[in-house]
Amino acid sequence: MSDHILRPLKPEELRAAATLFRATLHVGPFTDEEWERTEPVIQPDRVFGVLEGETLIGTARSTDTELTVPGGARIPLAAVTGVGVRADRTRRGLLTELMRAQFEDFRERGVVAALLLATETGIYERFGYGSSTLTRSFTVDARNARFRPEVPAGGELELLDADEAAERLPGVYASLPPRPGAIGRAAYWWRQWRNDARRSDRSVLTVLHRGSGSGEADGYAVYKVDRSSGLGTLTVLDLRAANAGAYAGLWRYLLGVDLVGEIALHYRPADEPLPLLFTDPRVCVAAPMSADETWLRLIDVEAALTAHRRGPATLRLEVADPVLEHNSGCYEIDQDGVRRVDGPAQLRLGAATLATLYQGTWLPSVLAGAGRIEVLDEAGLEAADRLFAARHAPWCGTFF
Ligand SMILES: CC(=O)SCCNC(=O)CCNC(=O)[C@H](O)C(C)(C)COP(=O)(O)OP(=O)(O)OC[C@H]1O[C@@H](n2cnc3c(N)ncnc32)[C@H](O)[C@@H]1OP(=O)(O)O
Repeated sequence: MSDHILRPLKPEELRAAATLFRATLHVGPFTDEEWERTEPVIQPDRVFGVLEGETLIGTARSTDTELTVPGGARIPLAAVTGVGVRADRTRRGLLTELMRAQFEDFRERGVVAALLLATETGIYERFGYGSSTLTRSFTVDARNARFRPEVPAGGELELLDADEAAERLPGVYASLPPRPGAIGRAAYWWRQWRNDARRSDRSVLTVLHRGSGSGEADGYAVYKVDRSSGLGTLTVLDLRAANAGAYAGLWRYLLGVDLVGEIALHYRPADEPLPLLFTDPRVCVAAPMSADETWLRLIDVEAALTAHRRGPATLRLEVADPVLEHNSGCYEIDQDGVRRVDGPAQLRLGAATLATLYQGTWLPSVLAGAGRIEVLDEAGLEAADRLFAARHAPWCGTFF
């Protein structure tokens, strides 16, 4: 390709990078007012650019955060976004260079994994990202939903506007019990949240739940209601609950909101327990599962496997990772830890497939059934199922 350089961008170049990214998504440039709001949501030292002379032709950025992995440990994570190459410079290897530069930077800084939401599913697997979590959408018939008698009553509720919510939700979110697939929401993310909530043409409301015993905030729902006439649709934008009381209390509130005929919720976990609250589970209609939510890249396979909950099983797993060669090799995994060994391997797989099974969305035996894992010893597949089976469907639920 023609002369170009790839380097971290300076603070004064961030607007050009964010503008280029928008253009690759067919969105026009920022007004000054929009940029004033957008600049604080970008972590300035995590933006790469490709320049031809003075002109930016490609970019990718990330935010430092954490990923909760099965077992509850949190690993250092780069949340990757803002990836774009100018339309007249695509398919010349610029994304490939940007991905490699990011990986090198992540590795140097001890980042264990990278995560992204893909615009198209065909882009990232070649770089070792694997589809890692799934989501589902639901619709609830608000007029006919009746709670089962054993569903908890819930605690106290408090309605917050966008500014109050932006102050209080970060603490509540951070205090929630660990859920595999969840990411930390950095200050940058909450600034974007406040921008979006304020800009929304419908008023975005937040209801906070407090446990009846402790009085501590233990859950919240963020929602908006669209109603032109008659009964409207309440859309749940975010809902998190630390326990069954908070979950039920929030749903009792949402189903009690006046002038609402239907409740819609999107990008929810595959094991959302909502239908289980109702005497007639058919009042809650689930849409088909999404093909993907997040894509995961294990930058340091040994550290990632070590952080993962390990059950009473022993497995020797051979990983092939041509993009990040330091990960290639055979790992012995058991309750005591993870070691590099010479073999013989029981299972063989690529880095993207390892990322796909890592959080537990798919069992190794299911991936093997699809030809994604080479089985050299059947006992290894049983051990892998025991090691990687998930208690909860992993779920991110955070748009970034
Ligand atoms: C996390 C996020 O930010 S998601 C947002 C991603 N950005 C967008 O969707 C914006 C619009 N698209 C773009 O800006 C660009 O087309 C990009 C960033 C997707 C790809 O950039 P390019 O510089 O063209 O990619 P590059 O030339 O390095 O391609 C590498 C390989 O990926 C393939 N590839 C690139 N884009 C796509 C795609 N959209 N679908 C399938 N394959 C693709 C190329 O064909 C190439 O394959 P090869 O190695 O077999 O030859």
